[in-house]
Amino acid sequence: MRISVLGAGSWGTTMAALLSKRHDTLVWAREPGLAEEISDKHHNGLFLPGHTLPDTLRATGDLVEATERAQVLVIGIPTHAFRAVLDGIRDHVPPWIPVVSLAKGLEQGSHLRMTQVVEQVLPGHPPAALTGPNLAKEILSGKAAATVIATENATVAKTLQEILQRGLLRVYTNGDVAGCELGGALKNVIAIAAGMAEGLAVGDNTRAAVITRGLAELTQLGVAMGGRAATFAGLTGLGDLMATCLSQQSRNRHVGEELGKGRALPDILDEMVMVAEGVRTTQVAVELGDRLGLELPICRTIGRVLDGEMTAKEAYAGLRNIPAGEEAGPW
Ligand SMILES: NC(=O)C1=CN([C@@H]2O[C@H](COP(=O)(O)OP(=O)(O)OC[C@H]3O[C@@H](n4cnc5c(N)ncnc54)[C@H](O)[C@@H]3O)[C@@H](O)[C@H]2O)C=CC1
Ligand SMILES: O=C(CO)COP(=O)(O)O
Repeated sequence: MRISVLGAGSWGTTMAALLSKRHDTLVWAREPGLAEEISDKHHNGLFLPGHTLPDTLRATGDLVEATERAQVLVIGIPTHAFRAVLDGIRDHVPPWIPVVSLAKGLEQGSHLRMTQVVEQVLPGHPPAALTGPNLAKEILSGKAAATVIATENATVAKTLQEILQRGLLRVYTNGDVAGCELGGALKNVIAIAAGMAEGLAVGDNTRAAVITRGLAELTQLGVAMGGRAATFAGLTGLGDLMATCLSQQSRNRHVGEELGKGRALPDILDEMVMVAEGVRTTQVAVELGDRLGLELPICRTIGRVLDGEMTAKEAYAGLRNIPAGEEAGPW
């Protein structure tokens, strides 16, 4: 099987490395010199310093070359650039091949999920999302993980499951594409909140409360947008929420932790090479809450901190003032 992965960031490179052990895999790297570094030196010093990549993985700096050869196209581009990259390849994608999104976020402005962007830009190509508790560096280090391939067509799901499955990567299928993508996108907002708890040293009880009420909030919004409630209790919801909120490796949690220490968002983002999708997704979540008439207290509070309207300390003090009510979640 010829697989092309567009985007040689930490997750695109990791998936490409895994796939290259069983399939003829080519990864597209945008950064000058990175394709040569991956192909010849088996390193990606920019996004995965200290990790050795398999000799089987090849990279190119030519986007069209990577696209035209593919039998499966995997998109490892963050949401802010996802549509632009698809626009650039639309005339070169071989007919009918599946297009798998690795991205976790929602498009600003349109509020669309990435498989919906695929449907718009590349109609006729079965869209799928690979999502779950999958911190790239752990997977690249050979640690076991479970993930989900979400796509509506059961035959495509089975085929992609077979292609992606490896000994240490357990791939489940799920037909609730909206639920799976929304869980992956919205957990990043809650991870910023959980990171703030760490930075503020408010304690593990508070952190657990915010993560749990965060799950209720993302489930409420996700169900209002067409996801199934049960999906948010699975790998792509609760599972990914746990991985992202608890791991020192999470970029979103890192942003929250630094905000909790009192640092300014532009300074935090300036020193990061990698993307923290939750920063943009928070704004989309708040806009969706307005449109759907949902309270979403955690998302809105995080939005105010990111906008500089309040400090993380004020945010946590404010969350205490929200009336507690009955616990029953939206499920
Ligand atoms: N790193 C991880 O552990 C995981 C990441 N994800 C998701 O995968 C997506 C990609 O994340 P990472 O690989 O971690 O990001 P990264 O920050 O490591 O790499 C970003 C990639 O996107 C490319 N890119 C950035 N701006 C671009 C533009 N304007 N035009 C074209 N390409 C551009 C970069 O060249 C690079 O290849 C995100 O949506 C992230 O939430 C999902 C699961 C795990
Ligand atoms: O999605 C992820 C783990 O499943 C990666 O999270 P971060 O983008 O916060 O690093």
